[in-house]
Amino acid sequence: MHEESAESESPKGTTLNRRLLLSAMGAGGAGLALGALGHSAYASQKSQQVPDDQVPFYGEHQSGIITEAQDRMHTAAFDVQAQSRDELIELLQTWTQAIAQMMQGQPIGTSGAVDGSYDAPPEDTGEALGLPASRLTVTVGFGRTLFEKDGKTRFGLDGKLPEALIELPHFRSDMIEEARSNGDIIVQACADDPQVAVHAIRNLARLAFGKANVRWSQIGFGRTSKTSSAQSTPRNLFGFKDGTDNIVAEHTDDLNAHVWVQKEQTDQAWMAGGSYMVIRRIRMHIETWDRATLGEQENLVGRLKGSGAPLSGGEEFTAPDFNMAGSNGPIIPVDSHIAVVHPDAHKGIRMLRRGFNYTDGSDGLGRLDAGLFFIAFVTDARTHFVPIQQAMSANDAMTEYLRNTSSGLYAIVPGVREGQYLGQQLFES
Ligand SMILES: C=CC1=C(C)c2cc3[nH]c(cc4nc(cc5[nH]c(cc1n2)c(C)c5CCC(=O)O)C(CCC(=O)O)=C4C)c(C)c3C=C
Ligand SMILES: [Fe+2]
Repeated sequence: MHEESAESESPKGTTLNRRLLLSAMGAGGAGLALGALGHSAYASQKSQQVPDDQVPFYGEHQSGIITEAQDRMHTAAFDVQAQSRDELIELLQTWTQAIAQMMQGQPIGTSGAVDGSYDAPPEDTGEALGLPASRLTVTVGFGRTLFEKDGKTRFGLDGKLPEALIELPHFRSDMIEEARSNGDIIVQACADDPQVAVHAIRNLARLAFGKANVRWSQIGFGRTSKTSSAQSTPRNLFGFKDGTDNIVAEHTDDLNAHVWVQKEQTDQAWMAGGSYMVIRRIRMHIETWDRATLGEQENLVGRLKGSGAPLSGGEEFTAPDFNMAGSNGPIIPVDSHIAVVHPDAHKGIRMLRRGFNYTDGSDGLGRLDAGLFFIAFVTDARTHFVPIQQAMSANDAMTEYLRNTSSGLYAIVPGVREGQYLGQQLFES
């Protein structure tokens, strides 16, 4: 809860005095390392039950991956201007502190938005005052360019670049805009309230002033996946259910096989417990799509538009039968989206999709700039994304209605324990 008073009610009913908590964090506020920032206050908070509107920050994995997909997203990629390793670490420590506060529904810093000096800019920008934590999650990862740029290693990270953190190749039909692709650091904020997600990115960008700049950012307004069996399947802007056959939080074996990087699987021990995040901003030519008949649309996807059931029959969660004959070849066309990307066509490879619908105004020709901000978390994009995207670009009839406009791959660092900062495993390995 963002409180306008200094008192906030803990879930167990004990009153946390925010002024005491903030003063325990020291005069340097959010800019200091966590070690100096009142661990005991956070330790006691963590041992309390987390309210329904909060997602725990600390853990083996970062939040925002298997967290039940929220409906609102603001993602930003940053390029680091800081020259020294210490400055970069300080930024990550500052961010860690601020993220932990915001995920608890607290304003950032020691004096928040309204409790500081009348003669200084407030530490927190204030637009989330009075709003609940709204299940905010903030997920942080590193792009390849954090490790090396223009042929030079950066921040003393020689030998730390994971083999799997490749530059994604060009795919047929890509029209990638470099200015909204890649970046040194990715920060994804998801929440139930758009203002809470935007507040998180804005305040992290502000804390980064002088050390890192926003390279690009994207707002998403509606989830296009489900990440728990309890969630309903949402719809994408083609009007189809999206996320039916996704990996969900309850699928522990699939998560270990396809999402979480395993110790024995990586050349970089610091990535164990992390994941790789693929981002593709995919513009959808919705005006053209809207002129396709229902039958054409269903043949392009391979599923019924209403129920989401495969064209081979059954209901939404019935497994598709790609061998069932139709009047003219298989009833699920071989060039339909699900026939091309299904795990059966890719040695059983799966991914955890966690994308969002977006609209960014119109393009001046009367067409909406709208689409899918595709996000997938995988153990290795070389095996879990590139071949599937290649197959899609080459064989998927739906791609005629799509244009890939941005692309990025990021190493999502493992989760942190209290007292640690995001990315510490990398800098201390
Ligand atoms: C390279 C990976 C994928 C991209 C890029 C992608 C883009 C994309 N997808 C849809 C719509 C749907 N996708 C669906 C399923 C689905 N998509 C992928 C992969 C990519 N999609 C996978 C692996 C799957 C699961 C396939 C399966 O196991 O059957 C569906 C069906 C419903 C579902 O299972 O989620 C739809 C609809 C769009 C519109 C799009 C680009 C804009
Ligand atoms: Fe898809």
